Amino acid sequence: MTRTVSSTADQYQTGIHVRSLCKTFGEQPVLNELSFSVCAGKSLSVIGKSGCGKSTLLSVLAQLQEYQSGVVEFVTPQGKSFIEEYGRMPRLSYVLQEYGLFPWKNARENLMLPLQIAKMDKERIQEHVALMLQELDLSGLEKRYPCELSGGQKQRLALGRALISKPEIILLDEPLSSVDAINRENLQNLILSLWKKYQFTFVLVTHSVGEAVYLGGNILSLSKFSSEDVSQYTLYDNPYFAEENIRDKKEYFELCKIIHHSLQE
Ligand SMILES: Nc1ncnc2c1ncn2[C@@H]1O[C@H](COP(=O)(O)OP(=O)(O)OP(=O)(O)O)[C@@H](O)[C@H]1O
Repeated sequence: MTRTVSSTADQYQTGIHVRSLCKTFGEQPVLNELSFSVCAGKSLSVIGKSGCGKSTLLSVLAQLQEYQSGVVEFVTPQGKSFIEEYGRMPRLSYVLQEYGLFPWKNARENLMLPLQIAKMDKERIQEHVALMLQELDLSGLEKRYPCELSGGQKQRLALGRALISKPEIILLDEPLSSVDAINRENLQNLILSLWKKYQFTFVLVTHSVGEAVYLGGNILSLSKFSSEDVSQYTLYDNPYFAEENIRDKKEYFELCKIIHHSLQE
């Protein structure tokens, strides 16, 4: 039997606009004159060498870090300020590299937490949690603590916890880095199927060019800030987003090669 649980009534889509963003830690510039947009309901992959500022960018988008100059704004599909239009910040979830699960709470309790914080009534919480466990293929494991779950199961749980409050934006910081190749492919497909269902806007940090191309509507290739007068990033349109069975297409291979090349510079 397929059960449906309606999304919260005040859920809307939002895009992200970043213009001339500059962020330093003390004297050290990390992000310099970054400009890009993610349209409402679309995705962006961020790729780049270790230390170039990918996680810093996510934490700026999540409003967890201050920045020195530039603009970060959330916009409705009609191009209006989300905050002015709806009188609130977009709901945003952030999935950290190391899952960010609470070790003292079991799978069910980890999933319940965002809904308890949102003061949802108990019956609806049970419904949402049951549905999410089913979608994550974790039914039967709800009483297990994170240390009793495999890497892939923990990652699915972390994704579910990020999604259960129906955020408008999800920020994913290398969410699949610690799982094996088969689990990784399954999780990539899980992200896409949840995205198709819930239509959130997402930004994904990854070290894998193939993953960046599979999961990013656009791709931002970031390099370390250098004092020479060169741009720190390149943006690519990606016609191969969410396309399966393209790995032997010449054009796909060319795009991957170009991105690889940009990472070496
Ligand atoms: N809180 C902080 N205080 C000072 N410097 C920081 C802080 N956080 C990050 N940095 C520095 O900013 C730079 C960018 O770090 P960041 O974590 O964003 O890189 P990254 O691209 O995500 O790296 P990785 O791929 O290894 O996770 C690094 O040089 C890092 O040392």
